[in-house]
Formats: sequence, structure tokens, C-alpha cells
Amino acid sequence: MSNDTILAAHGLVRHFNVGGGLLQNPTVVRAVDGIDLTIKRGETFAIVGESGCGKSTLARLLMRLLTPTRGEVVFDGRDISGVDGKALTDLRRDMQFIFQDPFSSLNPRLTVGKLVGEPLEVHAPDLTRAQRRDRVAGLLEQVGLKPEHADRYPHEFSGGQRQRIGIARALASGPKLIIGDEPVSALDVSVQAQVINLLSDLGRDLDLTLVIIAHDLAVIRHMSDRVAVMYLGQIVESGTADEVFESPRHPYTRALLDAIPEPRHSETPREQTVLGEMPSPSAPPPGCRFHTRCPFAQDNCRTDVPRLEDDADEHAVACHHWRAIAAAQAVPERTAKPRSSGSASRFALYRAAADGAPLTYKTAAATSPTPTKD
Ligand SMILES: Nc1ncnc2c1ncn2[C@@H]1O[C@H](COP(=O)(O)OP(=O)(O)OP(=O)(O)O)[C@@H](O)[C@H]1O
Repeated sequence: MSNDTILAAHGLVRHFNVGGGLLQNPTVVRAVDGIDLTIKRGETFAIVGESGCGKSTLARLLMRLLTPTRGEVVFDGRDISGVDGKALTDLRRDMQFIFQDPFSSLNPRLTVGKLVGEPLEVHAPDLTRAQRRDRVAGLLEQVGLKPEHADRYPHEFSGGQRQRIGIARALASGPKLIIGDEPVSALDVSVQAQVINLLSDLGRDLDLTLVIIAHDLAVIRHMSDRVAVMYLGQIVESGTADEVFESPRHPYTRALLDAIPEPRHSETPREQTVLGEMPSPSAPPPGCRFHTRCPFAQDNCRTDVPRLEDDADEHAVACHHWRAIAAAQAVPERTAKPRSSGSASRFALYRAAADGAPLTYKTAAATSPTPTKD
């Protein structure tokens, strides 16, 4: 592991056995099914994918809240998959979390001062009460709250402010890395941007590594240095945010990007665009797991597992045909010819893609965020 790598996963697998009884074998849910990734010191790394693709399970494995079925997680040079006792306390100091729902993750009976000061009691036990109070006041200011907020309780704050309290609490131990599992998805759209900006500023000012898990690419587009796209427990594309957003290679990434609304519509209720149903992680399709929803699928996609292929720019993609798809998009209409009648419908899709049309997908019910006052 190179010195500029802070967190790495090698062959990470987490399966859950569900159901089953005396006479029945349990069903195996392949929530995380063979993930390799490397996160560099000081970067903001985003993991994106649809609900149920295994993001939270991956986050919990990286945080050592879950043990892997196979594989290892290496933090700052050591395998943390089995750490406990003092080593786990030290790990908690260096690696902190921000959760999706700040309300349920904050004990409602504790004042904000107590909530933010609690990690200091564990990780900086030598501080006097006055020093701890000063430190808490500084942390609250750092996240855009006021020192006098220390005497209030979580229910007295709006959703965005509560997430700021969660961030102050995460910062208290002076971590090297913070993992946020959907840190803004419970917030109103206008508040999301404020919290994202806060996280970006803190990441830069404190030289923190941030790992942000999100189902919404719009959320992480402007804050992440690198992005990994997950599908059915595996990474299908990864690279710099610029590469992945500007030149997506995997048909799944292209479809996710197509689902992002135009900025001028960003305040309106969104249509969530999906390509049909994601198969169950307990019965992932053979070959390329995405082939059942891919408009570009060919015969070998149904049988051969694509490897996550890296190029010199560290832009990796797991798709047998990404080069052909990209080339087809660049082929002028009059020179492009279907090679066989069997490929006619596929050719039409290539043409549609070349014309800038979105890939085939269905639209599901719109979800509108609940307005909150910040
Ligand atoms: N403890 C568990 N026991 C059984 N199955 C689980 C468990 N945790 C997660 N799963 C299953 O693993 C799969 C991946 O779940 P996970 O929560 O990691 O996905 P996700 O991408 O974070 O989705 P969401 O955004 O909806 O939380 C799902 O099918 C889920 O039902």
C-alpha cells in the first residue's frame, strides 16, 4: 500500500444468510461481492449507485462496523478487519462517520455541548472541563453554529443544523478520515448544498479524507475528486470525477447521469430515472450483472464476467463493449452501417446514443423532498 493511500479494500465480500430453517438452505444475499478500491489521503471519494446495490454495506465494512465474509480492509497500513479493544478505540479516533439521519443518530436527551464533547472525553481525557467547553465552542463555530448552541437540545434545531451537529461531533476526535453514508439525502435540496459545501470546505481546510456514499450523482458531482459506481455489489466504473462525469464509459453510469435533472429544474420534484428493476443480490445474473438492463448487451455479456479494466488515467470500467459503444457514439450517421440484421436493434440504440438520446429506461414515481426551514 503506497504511503498516499489511506484506505484500501482488497477482494472485499460480505454475504448475508437470510431465511432457511432446519430443512431449507438459507438464501445468500451477495450485498458486497468482490470489491477492490484505494482511497488516497486528502481526497474526497464518492461511492454511488442505486438503492440496494450494497453501498451502506460497503460503508459499514470500511468503517469496521461489519466484518467481511472474505477480503480485507486496510486503514493507514494495517488490516482493520478483525481489530477490537484499544486498537478499535484508536481506529474510532482516526475514522469517523456521519449518518443519513442526524436526528436518530443524536441522543435527544443530551445537550449539543455534551454530544459534541463526548468524543473528547474518550479521545482527549486529559482536557479540563473548561478546555473541553472551549474545544466544543470552536467545533460548533467550525461547522457554522454558535457556541451558545451548546446548551440546547437536538430537537431545537432544523435538519441541516442537526447534520452540522453530527459533523462537529465527527470532527471532535481529530479524525484523518470521515465516512458519510448518504449525509444529505434526508435534507431539503437547498440545505443539501450548504452541507455539501461545508463538508468540502472542512475537507480542504483540515486536510481530511472524505468518503461520501450517495445514490444521487448530483449530490457528489462537484465535491468529489474520484468516484466509484456500484452495481449489484460490485464496482462497474471508477475514475476521477471529471472523467466519470464528462466521459462515462459504463452504460449504467451513462444511465445514472441521464437521470440527473437539468440545473434549472433542480428545485422541482424530480423524476427518478431507472432502467427497469435491479435484479436481486441473492440471484445476480451470470456474466455481466448489468446485461439484463443493458441496451448494448451482446451474447458474451450473458456468459463472460467483465473485469474492471484500468487505463493509464486510472479510469476503470467493467464492460466488454465500452470501446465499441464510445466509438459508435462518434460514428457519423451516413457511414455507420449495421453489420447484420441481428444487430439492427442494437445499431438503432447506438445511433440513438450517437444522437445524444438517453438510453432506454422507464420512469418511476417522483419523490419530492419535504420542505424544511433551516
Ligand atoms: N443485515 C442484513 N441482512 C440481510 N440482508 C441485508 C442486510 N443488510 C443489507 N442487506 C441486503 O443487502 C443488499 C444491499 O443493501 P445495502 O443497504 O448495502 O444497499 P444500499 O445500496 O446502501 O441501499 P440503500 O441506499 O437503500 O440503503 C440489499 O438487498 C439489502 O436488503
